[in-house]
Amino acid sequence: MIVVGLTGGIGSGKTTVAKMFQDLGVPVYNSDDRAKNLMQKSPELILEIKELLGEDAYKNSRLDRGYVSKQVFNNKELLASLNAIVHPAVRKDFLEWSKEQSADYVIQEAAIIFEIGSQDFYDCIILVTAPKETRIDRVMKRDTSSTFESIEARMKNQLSDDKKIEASDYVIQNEKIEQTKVQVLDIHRDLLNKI
Ligand SMILES: CC(C)(COP(=O)(O)OP(=O)(O)OC[C@H]1O[C@@H](n2cnc3c(N)ncnc32)[C@H](O)[C@@H]1O)[C@@H](O)C(=O)NCCC(=O)NCCS
Ligand SMILES: Nc1ncnc2c1ncn2[C@@H]1O[C@H](COP(=O)(O)OP(=O)(O)OP(=O)(O)O)[C@@H](O)[C@H]1O
Repeated sequence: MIVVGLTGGIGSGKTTVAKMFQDLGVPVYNSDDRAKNLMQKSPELILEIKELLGEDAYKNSRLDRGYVSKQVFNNKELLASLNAIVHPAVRKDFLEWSKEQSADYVIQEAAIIFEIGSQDFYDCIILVTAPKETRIDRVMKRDTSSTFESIEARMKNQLSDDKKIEASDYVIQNEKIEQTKVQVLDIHRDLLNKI
């Protein structure tokens, strides 16, 4: 089974593209969602996160995403430490999930692949891109409580598209949705031909 990494900067359209692959029958693992699930349920992770960020990281036993975001996206060292706690747990969870799949290929959607140096884990990588202004605009429309500054703070912790394009096997330019669908279908056919 081929393991495909699907990545892209904030608001590029990773989840939108992932859904298109899902509609073609491809199993997709969403790392952002699974990570938050693990951060909510795993006693070991909860302990480590509280040690790193303090008791305030959880409010009424729920991960306080606003608090955590403010802490880590303005402090590269803290973010690296949080990544180092969460990433191994997500990797383990993904491997367990992938063993249950029987498709020709599976996709792991992950916002950070190159940023944490995990690119060699994948047989190939699909990058989703869109202009920076479009991405900010999309996130602000989707998450009405987000601000320009909070989105920029996340962007500053992500590699530039130029660097990621060089290191990716496929690049999807996600602007007009109909054109995105065509690119997804082309990649799907190409991947099936490789199997
Ligand atoms: C800080 C948290 C709680 C914020 O939660 P929130 O629901 O607001 O955002 P969500 O997780 O859905 O991520 C949305 C986007 O933020 C950006 N982002 C999230 N984590 C990171 C990160 N570690 N580095 C850079 N950008 C990130 C990505 O563009 C991502 O697609 C959460 O993102 C988190 O815990 N991140 C650190 C753990 C991690 O690396 N998760 C990614 C999966 S391995
Ligand atoms: N081609 C497109 N045209 C118009 N809107 C789009 C397009 N692609 C995605 N969107 C919208 O933009 C927003 C961001 O897309 P999506 O959630 O797929 O991005 P993401 O990369 O997964 O985001 P994040 O990094 O925040 O997790 C969503 O509201 C989505 O519906």
